[in-house]
Amino acid sequence: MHDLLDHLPRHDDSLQQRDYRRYLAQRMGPMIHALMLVATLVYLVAVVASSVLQRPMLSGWLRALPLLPLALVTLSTRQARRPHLLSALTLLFVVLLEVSINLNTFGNPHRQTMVLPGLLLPVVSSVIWLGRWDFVAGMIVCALGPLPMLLLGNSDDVQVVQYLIYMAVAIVLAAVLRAFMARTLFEQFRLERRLREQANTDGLTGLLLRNRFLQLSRLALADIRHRGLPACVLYLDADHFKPLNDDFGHAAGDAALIAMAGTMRRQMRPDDLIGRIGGEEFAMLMPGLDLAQATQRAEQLRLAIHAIQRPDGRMSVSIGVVECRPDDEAIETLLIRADRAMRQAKRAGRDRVASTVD
Ligand SMILES: Nc1nc2c(ncn2[C@@H]2O[C@H](COP(=O)(O)OP(=O)(O)OP(=O)(O)O)[C@@H](O)[C@H]2O)c(=O)[nH]1
Repeated sequence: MHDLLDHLPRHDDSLQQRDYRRYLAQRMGPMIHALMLVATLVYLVAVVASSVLQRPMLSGWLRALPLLPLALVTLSTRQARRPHLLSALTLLFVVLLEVSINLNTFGNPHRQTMVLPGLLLPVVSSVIWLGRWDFVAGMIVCALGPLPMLLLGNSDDVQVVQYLIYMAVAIVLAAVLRAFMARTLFEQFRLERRLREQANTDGLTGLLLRNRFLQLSRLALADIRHRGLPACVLYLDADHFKPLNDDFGHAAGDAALIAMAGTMRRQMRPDDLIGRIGGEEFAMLMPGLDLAQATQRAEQLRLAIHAIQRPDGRMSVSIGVVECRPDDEAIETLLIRADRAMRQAKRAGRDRVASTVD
């Protein structure tokens, strides 16, 4: 058991936890909706069957009343993808279901036999709880659900003790099932994430690949415009890189690229995006900075890269900086302008920053 707990999702990384809950909600949402649909239909059949077979004390209409909220929650769950909303709707559904079962068995002399669904619910529902808090809340609701039938019925002490034992066993089983499910799903989540990262990042430098950079930049630019912030794009190209490869081999060139990427990563702010656009060409999207601020940061970056030692001397880079236009300028156009500014820096003698305002 200790080994199992060691592999359960750790909650020290809140970002990872949030992503994991969102991942779970996406995968479990359709199943939770389907289970609610089945439970609502089963309740409908139970209402009809008990009306025909048992002549209960409460009228059929009154016992059918919970079908409306049950159906409404089921419908809302179909649209819900946010983890907290999904958990809240699931809890609400279980509460409604427990109330409905109690209502349906009211006045039935054999109502204690209807305790069974309440005993099975914890085990059956163990897989649908996304987090710990909703699992614990769900188990409490499941455990308390059948109590009214027992306490208001003609159950004796032995039956109540039996119920307590059954319920305790059912909840322990549910906890074990959920722990194993959580471990399997978390491993799958991590594996999928790793594969996605591998598909999106450059194997040599660990920076974003061109397409992923463009994709994330589009989203970032939409957000920047929505918030009315400035943004700049930097285009970086290592200087005299061919002689390094030709004279010292590709391994030396690779090492210089890795060092350059490391420096860029250390210089970046949390909201910046860096991509490897081509062989020794990189791009940076800097949200929130105007041209003057971005040019200053580009200069700092150039100096930091200058500190990298190549076998043939210091590393140098030419950088082009452009500011995003207030219209809906696409990232592709920004890159073309930044590339043009970078070429200007090359023509002016390399190892410098060039910015354009056009
Ligand atoms: N080692 C290594 N070299 C690469 C990689 N990708 C591209 N290159 C090399 O980078 C060099 C790019 O050279 P150019 O941009 O044409 O010229 P340059 O010598 O950098 O000259 P300027 O850019 O004008 O200063 C070529 O020799 C490519 O083979 C890579 O992943 N690893």
